[in-house]
Amino acid sequence: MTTVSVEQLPREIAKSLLEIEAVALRPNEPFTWTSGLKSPIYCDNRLTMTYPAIRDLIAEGFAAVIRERYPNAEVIAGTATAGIPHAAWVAQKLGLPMAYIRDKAKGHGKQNQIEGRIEAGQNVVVIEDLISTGGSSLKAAIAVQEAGANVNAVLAIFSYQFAAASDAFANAGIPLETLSNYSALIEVAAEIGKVQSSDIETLKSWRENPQAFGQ
Ligand SMILES: O=P(O)(O)OC[C@H]1O[C@H](OP(=O)(O)OP(=O)(O)O)[C@H](O)[C@@H]1O
Ligand SMILES: O=C(O)c1cc(=O)[nH]c(=O)[nH]1
Repeated sequence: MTTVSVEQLPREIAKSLLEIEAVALRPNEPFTWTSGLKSPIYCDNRLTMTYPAIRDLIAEGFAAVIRERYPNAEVIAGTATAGIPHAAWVAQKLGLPMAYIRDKAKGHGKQNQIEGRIEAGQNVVVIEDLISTGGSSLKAAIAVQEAGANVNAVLAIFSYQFAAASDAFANAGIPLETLSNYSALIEVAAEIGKVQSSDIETLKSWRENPQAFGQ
């Protein structure tokens, strides 16, 4: 088991993401995000699955937040697809039931959007890998509410810290917490020299006005 200091996690996880090259930069050939936004950066948290020590650090971080702030959680639900493995590891650590939430209901079989069992009235913590606009995880959380359950919080590994995402969660009345974030990533990247200083400047100015990127 990994011992975690929750205060240190933003930097520790950011460092891990940089070390395993989960963070890719392509200022000249922008990535298209799920929201349609174009971006010079892509953070592939799926790669954390490959590294037992890193995925355990993440799972311990989530478990610590849940034990401390959401001790009445009864189900851990992952967002499809990248949130699913992390939800499974956290649920295992906490000895809680696990479920996952598809981005939409299946078109065949039982036509479920939620797989696994979430009962009306249960307290659910939703686990996501990454928050950009927050659209995917908010949609998943609302699906859980529509099933009659309470969403205690959405927890994610990483956030780009866009005001639009925090506003959307605040408007929905759903707490959003993340283990690491863009500020920590940029800080650590500059310190350990993993990203060139010219790229750090690009990343800072992109973050000021992402909509204008590449135009
Ligand atoms: O905050 P948002 O703007 O919604 O963006 C973040 C979402 O985008 C990615 O998922 P993707 O759609 O690539 O699917 P995947 O999880 O199946 O890889 C990521 O895993 C988040 O779920
Ligand atoms: O918004 C997205 O689609 C997105 C951004 C990112 O950095 N990483 C990712 O997996 N998805």
